[in-house]
Amino acid sequence: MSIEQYDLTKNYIRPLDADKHELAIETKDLQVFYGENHAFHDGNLKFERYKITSLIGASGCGKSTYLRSLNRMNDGIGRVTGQIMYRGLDINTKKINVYEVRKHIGMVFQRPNPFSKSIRENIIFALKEDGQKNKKKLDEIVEKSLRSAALWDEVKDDLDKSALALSGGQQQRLCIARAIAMAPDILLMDEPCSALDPISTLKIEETMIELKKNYTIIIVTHNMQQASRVSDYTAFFHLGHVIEFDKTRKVFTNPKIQATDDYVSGNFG
Ligand SMILES: Nc1ncnc2c1ncn2[C@@H]1O[C@H](COP(=O)(O)OP(=O)(O)OP(=O)(O)O)[C@@H](O)[C@H]1O
Repeated sequence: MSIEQYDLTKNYIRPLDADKHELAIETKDLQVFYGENHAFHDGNLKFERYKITSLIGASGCGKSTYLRSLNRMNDGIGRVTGQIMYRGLDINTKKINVYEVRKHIGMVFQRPNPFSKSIRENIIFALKEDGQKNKKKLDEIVEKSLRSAALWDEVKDDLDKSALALSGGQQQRLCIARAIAMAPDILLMDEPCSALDPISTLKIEETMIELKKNYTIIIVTHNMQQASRVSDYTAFFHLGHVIEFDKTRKVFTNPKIQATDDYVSGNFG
């Protein structure tokens, strides 16, 4: 089997022998500044392929800041220094095509944000902008993406209906499908269930567990049960630092740092 290596500076694809042990993404000395505010200090983190990693910690400790840096969503908002290594390239450099980065490292936001278009158009809009015109291919992508996001069975007869008519949980799964349609290999999720009821939340969690067969997922969550249910690894953020990063079971049952223990067991604040 081979995976494809994309040269994000140019947009052409060159094949690479698959190496399952290759990291999905790694940050080295990543720091983020918003003006004078040094919001994130020391991001030396490694994310394994096909795993789910939760970023947890109290409000304002830098989780979203870190997450958004990974696909350059902080460009123009904050100053990000250090390296973001993705498929052998440092993608935190000026020569990198940010649009290409975001195709490979997709994002799902806190609130479902479908476009005011049909379900089908939500999935194919960016692909068409990207030059994909083949209707058969687009139809295939619509079905495949919706199936991957566990939404196909619920919407297959309503693809031309407005996405805004879907429930919040369905809208969020549509946003996941929209991200998947671009064929990323990493999905960043910033509190994707915070606006959803418990049943929709469980559905998204089941979807994530299915998705990790093919994608690497990094999720910010305030929901400790969610982090322990879905993630393989957990990073604990504290005052702009990552002070513990380990297997989820270890972080939740036997953390090394007292502040982590206090946070995961609810003894803080
Ligand atoms: N767009 C921005 N402009 C200026 N400062 C920002 C911006 N976004 C975040 N910050 C600041 O960066 C710090 C980290 O915020 P961030 O949103 O990353 O934390 P968080 O851990 O994700 O919080 P929460 O859990 O509440 O979402 C805070 O001091 C915040 O005020």
